[in-house]
Amino acid sequence: MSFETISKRGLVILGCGRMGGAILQGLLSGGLPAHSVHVIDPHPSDWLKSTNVQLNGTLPDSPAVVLVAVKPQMMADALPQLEAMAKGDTLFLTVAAGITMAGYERMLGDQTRLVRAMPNTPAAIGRGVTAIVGNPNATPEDLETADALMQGVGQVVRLEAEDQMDAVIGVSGSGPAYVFHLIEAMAAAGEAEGLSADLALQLAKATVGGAGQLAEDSPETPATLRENVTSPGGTTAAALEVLMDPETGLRPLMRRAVAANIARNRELGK
Ligand SMILES: NC(=O)C1=CN([C@@H]2O[C@H](COP(=O)(O)OP(=O)(O)OC[C@H]3O[C@@H](n4cnc5c(N)ncnc54)[C@H](O)[C@@H]3O)[C@@H](O)[C@H]2O)C=CC1
Ligand SMILES: O=C(O)[C@@H]1CCC=N1
Repeated sequence: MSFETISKRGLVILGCGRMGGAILQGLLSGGLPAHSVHVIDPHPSDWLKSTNVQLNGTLPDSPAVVLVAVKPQMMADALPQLEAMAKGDTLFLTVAAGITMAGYERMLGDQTRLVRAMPNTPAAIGRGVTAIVGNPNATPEDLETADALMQGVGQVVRLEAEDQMDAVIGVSGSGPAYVFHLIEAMAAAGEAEGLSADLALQLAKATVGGAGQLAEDSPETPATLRENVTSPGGTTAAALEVLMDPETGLRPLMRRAVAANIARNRELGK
């Protein structure tokens, strides 16, 4: 399905907060005409009001795509109003955590053409990474459409099975929050060692941003890049001894954090 078909038949966005807004921004700057977008959101942001999208108005009967971007807790209230569209020729593309294909099929009917997508907030600057997977009703063309829409905000990867989605949410969907916390923790350590708050934050942000870019761009593995910083017997080695402790280091801590994420995701799906 081309952008032309989407602009002709319309795109409905259910919930246009941080994530829906980031995706919409990517699509509008990619050339999707604003008048072809219909947003349902009881609390539209000022930015959303400043676009020329159709806000809380009449919806097309059979839009090309419905993008679902409400919180999982709102889903049961918000989604059933669109049930008729799921009986027709509309693709449902959802970015919500927690809710499984089976959950959507219970709300919309088991004929629904559905793609689950898990983006992350660097989408707001076109640097997101989104994993997608379709239900058995989703055609290869539907997956192409979802892929093309989500490429508006960064890279897209395809999953082999829905059960990989939990780990994706645990790693990349929520992952930016872990990285932001790493920035906070590095800055706090710098401050505790006598740097001003501003300087410590500038150093931490630039280090995480630069190292992230280097890890993405370099042909070397992260392990080699780490070793390149580490002189034998030097200062980095002393810090890594703490961070790489098999019992108390970052690896077991991250393992626990991702497991907690997945457990919560499964609770939300109930
Ligand atoms: N923020 C993130 O990092 C990511 C979020 N997601 C998923 O995106 C979805 C949205 O999350 P955010 O954008 O962060 O939340 P948000 O709170 O920024 O946006 C949700 C929007 O839904 C609107 N809304 C509330 N009730 C509604 C209703 N009955 N009908 C229509 N709209 C309604 C709210 O006014 C708000 O604008 C969630 O399901 C979340 O799991 C997925 C990946 C990453
Ligand atoms: O915290 C959440 O539930 C959502 C899902 C991925 C990122 N934020």
